Amino acid sequence: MGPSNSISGRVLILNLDDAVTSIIVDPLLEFRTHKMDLQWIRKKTVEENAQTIRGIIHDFQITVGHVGSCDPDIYRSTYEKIKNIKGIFDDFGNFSDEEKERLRYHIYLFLKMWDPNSGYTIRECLRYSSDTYRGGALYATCDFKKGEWISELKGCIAPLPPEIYAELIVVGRNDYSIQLSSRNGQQLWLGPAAFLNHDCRPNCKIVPTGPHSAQVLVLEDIKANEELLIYYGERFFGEDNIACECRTCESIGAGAFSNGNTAVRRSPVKFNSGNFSLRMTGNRRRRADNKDGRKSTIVNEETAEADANENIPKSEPIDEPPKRRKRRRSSLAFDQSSCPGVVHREPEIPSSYDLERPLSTES
Ligand SMILES: C[S@@+](CC[C@H](N)C(=O)[O-])C[C@H]1O[C@@H](n2cnc3c(N)ncnc32)[C@H](O)[C@@H]1O
Repeated sequence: MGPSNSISGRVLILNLDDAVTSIIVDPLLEFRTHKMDLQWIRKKTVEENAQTIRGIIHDFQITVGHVGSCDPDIYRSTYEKIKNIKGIFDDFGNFSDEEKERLRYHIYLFLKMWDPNSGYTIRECLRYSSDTYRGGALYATCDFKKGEWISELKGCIAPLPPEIYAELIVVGRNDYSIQLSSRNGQQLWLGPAAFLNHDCRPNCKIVPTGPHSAQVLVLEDIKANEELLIYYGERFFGEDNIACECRTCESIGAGAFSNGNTAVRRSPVKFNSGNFSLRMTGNRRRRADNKDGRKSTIVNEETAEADANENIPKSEPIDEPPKRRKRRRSSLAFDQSSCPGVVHREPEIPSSYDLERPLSTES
């Protein structure tokens, strides 16, 4: 499969996800979220059109909110409005038609973050000193029951062969979403689900739906406004997750909060006040990580689904239960009847976009 009729892993990693988060996420959060390409600067066009983009997405929220479902026509017209911003897709001038379809689909995936019917949204997260950029976190916008799928929240999996790893990955800077699977080697998890943070007592888990796509399953009842949290694995934050800064660890004095653990900061770091600025690197905690410095989850299962399940503790991950989180009332709380956790309408997925089809790793 050549680059002419397939998108390369490198393009997906460097262009697609970074560009779409720049266009669809950053203007609304008003800071620069994680990027794989460390050279990535917000393209001037996005910068100049941030207000226009915010207007388009606010209109999208209102319209789709009135309709009460993830209406495909509204996704399409919103995509067209964004596409019509002069120069916004200049980076993709050389894309084949199929790659352009993938771009469109990727934009749809991220628009769901702002769709009041999708069941989740993104907010700024200042909790983790290990974020080398200003972080995001995903929150439920309606109640979910244990066993339900948050089907509008999707992840994309790109293979990360050693040559691309060596070329692109800088440990501690852009390795935020790398998983190691015994079956599939290094993988990069992108898409909206790459904003899910880790908790040693997770309320969700990611389940691959194919070799290159994943969905989110609810592990315990979730109320609107609660953060959606998954379990990355036993060693993502060093041996025994010693550098984990999750609320569960905080509540029981484990991970970064264990006695005598001086390797990490105990409180969220302060950011530069300006929009779109990077976190000061001096604030980064030292990594308590495995030998080669890579954060990885080593799994042994045979199937892709098992790869994801392996990331979930088989028994309770922590003996002592976490303190109960206070549940705040959500200003965005929806009736369960209008909650997309129950009824979903998929926005139109381009026919040529086959999530199951392997992505080429050629550049
Ligand atoms: C897949 S990203 C999750 C979203 C992240 N907040 C962001 O905006 O990119 C994983 C990164 O989030 C941060 N993170 C998530 N959960 C954490 C935890 N429990 N303790 C420390 N850092 C965490 C770390 O920087 C980690 O590399």
